[in-house]
Amino acid sequence: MSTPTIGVLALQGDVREHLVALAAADAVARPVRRPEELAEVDGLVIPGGESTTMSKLAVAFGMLQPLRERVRAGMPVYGTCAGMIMLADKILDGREDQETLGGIDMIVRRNAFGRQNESFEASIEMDGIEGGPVEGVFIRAPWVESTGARTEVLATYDGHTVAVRQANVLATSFHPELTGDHRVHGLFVEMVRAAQS
Ligand SMILES: NC(=O)CC[C@H](N)C(=O)O
Repeated sequence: MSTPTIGVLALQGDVREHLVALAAADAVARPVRRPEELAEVDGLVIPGGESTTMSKLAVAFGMLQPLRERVRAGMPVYGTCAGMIMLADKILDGREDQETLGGIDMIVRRNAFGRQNESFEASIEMDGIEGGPVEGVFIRAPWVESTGARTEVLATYDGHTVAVRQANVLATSFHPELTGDHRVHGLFVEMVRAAQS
C-alpha cells in the first residue's frame, strides 16, 4: 500500500512537532498553507496553538471554505488542542467571531483545564492505542463538554472527555506530538490508509 501524504495546517501553532511525529509514524508529511497544497494531501493534522488566531488566519488565507469542504467530503483529520477546537461543531468560551470547521458533533469548552491549571501532564488510557497509557500533555487545554450520538469517546481525564473520534475525524485535548510517543499519530496514519483503500 502506498505511503499516505499527510499535511499539517501551517497557519499557526506547533507545526514542526507534528511533521516530525507523522514522519516517524511512516507518513510523508508536509506543511499546508494554501488551497492548492490542501488539494494534494490524503489527510490533515490541525496543530495545537491558539484557535482564535488560527481561525482568523484561515479566513485571511482563504482556507476556511476549502478546509470545510474537504472535512465534509470525508478527508481524515486529526486535531490536537487548538486543532480539537477547530473541529468542534460548537465552541464554548470562544471569541465571538471565532470560526470552526466542524466535523465532530461535539461542544468543546476552550481553556477549560486552563482555568484550573495552565499546564500539566497525566497518563491517559486511550481506546485504539495499545501498549499502555499515553502521556497527555495539556496546555491551556479544552475539554469536550458533550458529544452527539455518532461521536465515540476514546479517553477521559478527571471525568472530562479528552479524546474523541467521529468517522474519519480524530481529536485530542492533549499534545502527543510533544512526547516522542508516536502511537496516536500511528493511529491517525492508519485511519488515512484505511480511507485510501
Ligand atoms: N495548547 C493549545 O493548543 C491551547 C489552545 C488554546 N487555549 C486555544 O484556545 O486555542
